[in-house]
Amino acid sequence: MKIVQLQMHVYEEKEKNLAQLGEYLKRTAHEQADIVTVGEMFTCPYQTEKFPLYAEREGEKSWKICSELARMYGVYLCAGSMPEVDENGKIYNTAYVFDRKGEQIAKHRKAHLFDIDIENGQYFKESETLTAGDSSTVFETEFGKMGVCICFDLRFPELSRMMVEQGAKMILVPAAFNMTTGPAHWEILFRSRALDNQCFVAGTSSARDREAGYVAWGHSLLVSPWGDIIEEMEEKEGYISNEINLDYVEKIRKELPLLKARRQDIYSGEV
Ligand SMILES: NC(=O)CC(=O)C(=O)O
Repeated sequence: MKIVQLQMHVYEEKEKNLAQLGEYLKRTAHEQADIVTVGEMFTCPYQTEKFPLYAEREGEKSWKICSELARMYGVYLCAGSMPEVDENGKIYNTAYVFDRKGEQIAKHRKAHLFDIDIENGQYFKESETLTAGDSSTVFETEFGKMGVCICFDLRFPELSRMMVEQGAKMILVPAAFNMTTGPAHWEILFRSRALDNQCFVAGTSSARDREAGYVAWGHSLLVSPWGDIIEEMEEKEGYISNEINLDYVEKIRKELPLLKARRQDIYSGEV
């Protein structure tokens, strides 16, 4: 299967971000992607005070455009994430996944809110305006099952392990690390999750914009179940396209049977 990861610029205007997605899908149509992914909060500048202003209900305009684009281009579209508001006015960081017909087949609400305060580094407090989701998310494709989680979620190995236990052979991660945590943790985290779960992991970031309120690290990447980086971008906007075979997951799991060799009997005791 072919996966295309779009590392896009995030504009102030929501409409411009959605139009850009359409343009990228047109520009990459010759790649004949099966699955296309975009970054975290791709419709909205990554700033807590903006989330309520840009948030929409499921099924509204941004959702409709993404669904229509998935249908038009006949791809699975992991529509990064965008701010979602529910019927009670709560706001979530939400990734929708559409199938080739434009039907929504999954929805993940970021389960671990990104609240950090690093001395002389990045401060961010998603909990100022966001509510956390409370589930792991796996969906079916003709290539096998895939999971989706959002950025900070990847730091919690339990969530990836849950998706893998539910059958995921690849984990899609819309993300936006920053200039403090990106250089320190980005690659190592993606490689660790791929290695300890023996699955593909695809991290898709927004492009770096030094003028933005939050400066994203970029570096969208795809990691194999062996822990190799198949391809990694730099900070600029653009895309990467890679052909992968999810059967490779089974090969690695057979040769190095880590998941089978687990000692659940000794891990499950109370600490
Ligand atoms: N943006 C995030 O949710 C996470 C992040 O930048 C980090 O973990 O570092």
